[in-house]
Amino acid sequence: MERVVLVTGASGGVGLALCRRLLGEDGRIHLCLACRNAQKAEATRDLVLQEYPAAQVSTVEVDLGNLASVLRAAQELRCRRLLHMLTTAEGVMTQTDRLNGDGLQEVFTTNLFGHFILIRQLESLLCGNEKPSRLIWTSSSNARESAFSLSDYQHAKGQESYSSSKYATDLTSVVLNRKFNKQGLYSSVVCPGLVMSNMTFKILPVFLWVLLMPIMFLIRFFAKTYTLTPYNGAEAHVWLFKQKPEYLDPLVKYHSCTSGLGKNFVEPRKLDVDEETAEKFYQKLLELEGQTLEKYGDLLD
Ligand SMILES: NC(=O)C1=CN([C@@H]2O[C@H](COP(=O)(O)OP(=O)(O)OC[C@H]3O[C@@H](n4cnc5c(N)ncnc54)[C@H](OP(=O)(O)O)[C@@H]3O)[C@@H](O)[C@H]2O)C=CC1
Ligand SMILES: CC(C)CCC[C@@H](C)[C@H]1CC[C@H]2C3=C(CC[C@]12C)[C@@]1(C)CCC(=O)C[C@@H]1CC3
Repeated sequence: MERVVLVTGASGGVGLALCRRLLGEDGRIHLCLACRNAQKAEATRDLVLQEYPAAQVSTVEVDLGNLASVLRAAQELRCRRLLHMLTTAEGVMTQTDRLNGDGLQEVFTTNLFGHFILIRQLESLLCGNEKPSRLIWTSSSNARESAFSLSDYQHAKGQESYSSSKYATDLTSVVLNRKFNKQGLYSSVVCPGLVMSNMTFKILPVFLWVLLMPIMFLIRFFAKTYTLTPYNGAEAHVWLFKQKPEYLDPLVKYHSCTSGLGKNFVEPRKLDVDEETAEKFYQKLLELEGQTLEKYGDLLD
C-alpha cells in the first residue's frame, strides 16, 4: 500500500526541501502538499513534478492560522481516506504577535494549535492502521521553558511568542505519544538548525546574509547546527522517515546538523520538558479544542 505523507508549509524553505528529499528517498509515496494558498500549492506541485515526473503529488489548501480553514482541510482529507505521516514545516516568527480572526494569538495558532486541531480531526486516519503512523513536528532550538507559562500558554503577554509556541510544541508531542502510541500513532520533534529561508530573511535582509555567508561557513566548523540550506535543515525529518517510530525516544528532539565539511547528520538531544506541565497543557488544549468545535459545529461531519 502506498504511504501518504502530508507536509504543511510545503511551499518553501524546509517544507519544500523535505518534499523533494522524501520523493528522492521513496518514489512510491503519495505526497500531499498543504499550503495556505491554492496557487502556491499548484506551483509547488509543478516544481516537484518537474523533478519527479512519476510522483503522486496532491495538494490541500489550509491556512493553519485560521481554524475554519483547518477544519475544512481536515474534512477534505478525511474524504481521501488515507494518511500515514504528517509533518509540520510551516511557522511564523514575529516581534508583533496579534490576535487572529478566531480571537487567538496568531503565532500560537499557526505554529501549534492549528496543527493540533488538524491532527485530532484526522485521528481516524492516523490511528489503528496496520502499520504505525507518525507525526513529525518542526520545533526549534529556540523552544525555551522560560518563555512558556501555563497561565498564558498563548503568550499574549510576553515578547517571546515564537519560543513559547515551540516549547508548547515539544510539550504536545510528549503527551501525544503517551495518549496515542497504543493506537499506533507516534510523534517526534525536530530542529532544522539555522536555515536560510523566508523566515531568516525577515530577521536580516538577504544581502546581509549573503555577506555573512563566508563567516557562517567558518562558524559551522564549531556550530554544527548552522545547517544553512533548507536541504540540510530537512536532514532530521528524512532520517526519522526512515526509522521505525516505535523505537524512537519520545523525550528526545532530533537536530539536523552539518559538519564544517558539509556532511549532514542527526543529533538526538534530551527534551527539556516537565511531563506534569505537559499533561496540564494538553488539558488546556483539549478545552480550547472543545470551544473551537462548538463554534464551528457546521464544519464537522
Ligand atoms: N529557518 C530557520 O533557521 C529555522 C526554522 N525553524 C522552523 O522550521 C519550520 C520551517 O521554517 P522555514 O522553512 O525556515 O520557514 P519559511 O518561512 O521558509 O517557510 C514557512 C512555510 O510555512 C508556510 N506558512 C506560514 N504561515 C502559514 C499558515 N498560516 N498556514 C499555512 N502555511 C503557512 C509558508 O507558506 P507561504 O509560502 O504561503 O508563506 C511557508 O511554506 C518552521 O516551523 C520554523 O519555525 C526552526 C529553527 C530554525
Ligand atoms: C553569522 C553571525 C555572525 C550573525 C548572525 C546573527 C543572528 C542574526 C543569528 C545567530 C543565531 C541565529 C538563530 C536564529 C535567527 C538568526 C540568529 C539569531 C533563530 C532564532 C531562527 C529561528 C529559530 O527557530 C532558531 C534560530 C536560532 C539561531
